[in-house]
Amino acid sequence: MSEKVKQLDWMEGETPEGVPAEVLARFASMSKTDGADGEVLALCAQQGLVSFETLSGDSVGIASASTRVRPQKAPSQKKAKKSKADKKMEAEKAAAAIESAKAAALDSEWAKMGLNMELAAGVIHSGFPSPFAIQTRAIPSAIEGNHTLIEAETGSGKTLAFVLPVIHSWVARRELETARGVAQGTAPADIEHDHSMYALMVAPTRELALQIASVATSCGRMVGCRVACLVGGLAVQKQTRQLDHNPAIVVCTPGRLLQFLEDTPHTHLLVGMRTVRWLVLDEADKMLEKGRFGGLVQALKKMDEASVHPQLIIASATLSPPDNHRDRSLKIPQKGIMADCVRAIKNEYQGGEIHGRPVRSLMGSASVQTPSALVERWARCSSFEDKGARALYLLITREVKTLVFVDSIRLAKSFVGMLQLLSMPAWSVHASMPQRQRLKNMDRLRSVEGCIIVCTDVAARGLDVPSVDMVVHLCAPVSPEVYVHRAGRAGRAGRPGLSVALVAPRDEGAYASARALLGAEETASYSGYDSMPFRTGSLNLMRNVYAQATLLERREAALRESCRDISTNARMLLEAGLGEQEELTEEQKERERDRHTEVDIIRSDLRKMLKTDITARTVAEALALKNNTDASLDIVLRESPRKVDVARGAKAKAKAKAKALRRQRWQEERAAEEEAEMDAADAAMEEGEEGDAEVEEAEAEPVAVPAPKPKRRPVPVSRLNATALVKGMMRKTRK
Ligand SMILES: Nc1ncnc2c1ncn2[C@@H]1O[C@H](COP(=O)(O)OP(=O)(O)OP(=O)(O)O)[C@@H](O)[C@H]1O
Repeated sequence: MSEKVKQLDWMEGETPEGVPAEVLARFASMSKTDGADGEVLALCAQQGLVSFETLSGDSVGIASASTRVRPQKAPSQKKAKKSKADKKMEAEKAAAAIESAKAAALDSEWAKMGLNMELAAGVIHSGFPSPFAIQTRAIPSAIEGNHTLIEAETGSGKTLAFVLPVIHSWVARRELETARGVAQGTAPADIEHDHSMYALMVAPTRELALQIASVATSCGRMVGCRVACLVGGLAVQKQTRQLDHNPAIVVCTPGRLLQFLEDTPHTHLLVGMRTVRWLVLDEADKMLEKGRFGGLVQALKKMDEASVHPQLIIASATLSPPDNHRDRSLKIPQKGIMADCVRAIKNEYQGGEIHGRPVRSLMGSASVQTPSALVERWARCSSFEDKGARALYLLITREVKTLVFVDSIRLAKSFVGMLQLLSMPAWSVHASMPQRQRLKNMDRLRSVEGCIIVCTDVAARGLDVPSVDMVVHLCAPVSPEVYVHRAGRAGRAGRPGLSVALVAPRDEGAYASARALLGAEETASYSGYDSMPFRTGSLNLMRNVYAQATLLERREAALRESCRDISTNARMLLEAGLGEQEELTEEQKERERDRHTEVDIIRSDLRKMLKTDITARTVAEALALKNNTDASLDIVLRESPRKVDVARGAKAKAKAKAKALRRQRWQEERAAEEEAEMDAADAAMEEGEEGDAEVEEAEAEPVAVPAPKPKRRPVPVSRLNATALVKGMMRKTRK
């Protein structure tokens, strides 16, 4: 049984939660021998139907289905197994959907622009009925054989604009091979096809690469185009197996590409590098920045060495115009593909050619654009605290999916900690977290209502979650391009969205360049930085809440840190055989007690503040959105403030439970000890005078002759919970 069939069995038999019948049926209708079992998982993940977490190593993996983690099934929600008749009906439905997609393709815009008919059917079947504007312009250009530069606003559909011409061209080559074979009298089944790597697509971030791979997999399924995705943070072995299946398209991040080229010399990839026909650089302006992506440089060198001249597609929302900043970051290397790409971005090939292929630029005119459906607002703030309070105001007054951009991992952690203290559904995404956690949190953004993701700029480019309504720039972007990409996470594919930049005095320079890039006019009297309305009453409330919540978050973090320190010290002492010295000094105990008391006081203050002041009604009234005359703003500023509370959180609850349990155990132990002492005393009394004397003596001078401590059984260090020990000691001292 092939890996694919195993996967199929699993999916049909157990029906992973959240995966609709048509997806399963579509999978069932696919060839059982093409070995592309991971594709449906990628599709499901891309559509937010199945958690990335369930996809163990690689979400678009092809092989090793049997090693994948099975989706967690809550016992209560266990679904009944489908009957054969149900399965048959679903398969028929899926087949009918494919037929109707094929019928629709005949007369579709996709077919009119010259796209292969079967591919067009696959695209329609994947949920793209007709092309977006940039796709209408870019796809025919690339199909004609031009190197194509695609610049269009964020969320305008650039991914399909570069994926489809590549698949179309691959299908055309295969058809040509078939025609040649038939002409030579070979039976169609015996015709040898070229299985070398056909296209390399490189993207700067892992999530973006996974996304591109997912779109390519979904659209190319009907024509049998295989896709592999090589990204960091996920298992190399699985990705190696993907390569073993001879994918036509390899999507990767530069880091993992370099790892494959250097550490795991993989013949397929190395050979592919020498024969590849298409090279796609998504977010090219970032990818080509000098000194940024070594993997890409190495890969391009390999192509240069083999004198390969692939057709180029260079895409980004911010390719033009070249300004001082761009000139500094985009240095032209002496020669090779890298030099060609940079020159193309710098508009040096207007109307010219690269290795005999015309260059077609679809770059914007004078300025970069943000999506027309995106409402951009700016708010002048006096300090970072003011920014924090306004961010909180925005988050509390609108229960919408939001991305909050910050400039450091530390800030991401602390801000998200503060939001979690207020019981908000907030998580972070940054470079120092494990990849699986990153994907899990992105998954939450797709599935959790009103989810807030506090992120660094790793999430600024390319990430496509159409249901994101609001972007808050808590920290200023490092470059004008970053502002455009951040803001573009909302207002995608024509949906309304809101971007709010919080501008402290030191950020004004950064935002002025962003506005210049967008072609916004600045005058002495108007800088546009007060365009976001905030009600003073509510804002003042938020300032207090923010100050208190931030303080609480800091104190709790310090407490956690000190507990960790103490437990480490205790463990070290115990491991060194100095177990008896584990006691804290009086000074330490005092400090710990103070810290606990302080946290309790802040927490109760905050709770009171939230109870008395921030009720849903207060906020809604304060905003008075009904009177808002800005209709476009009204769409995203829903009158649905969040309910905030001081969270106890799951951890706190678990701790309290553990504490109660320890207390109960301790009481039981004490009772047992007392009982044992009483028994001993009774036994002594029965034995006679000696026993009485001992008891009397002990009662008369308790200080001089302390009762012997019951001997503790030594605990093996490996099983020792130092934190619990120290906490136990602290508790005793407090009493
Ligand atoms: N022809 C189409 N019909 C319907 N939806 C489409 C079409 N093309 C793209 N989309 C949808 O539009 C959204 C944005 O597409 P995509 O991610 O390709 O944008 P982008 O231009 O690459 O954005 P960014 O610059 O942020 O990377 C996606 O959700 C995608 O599914």
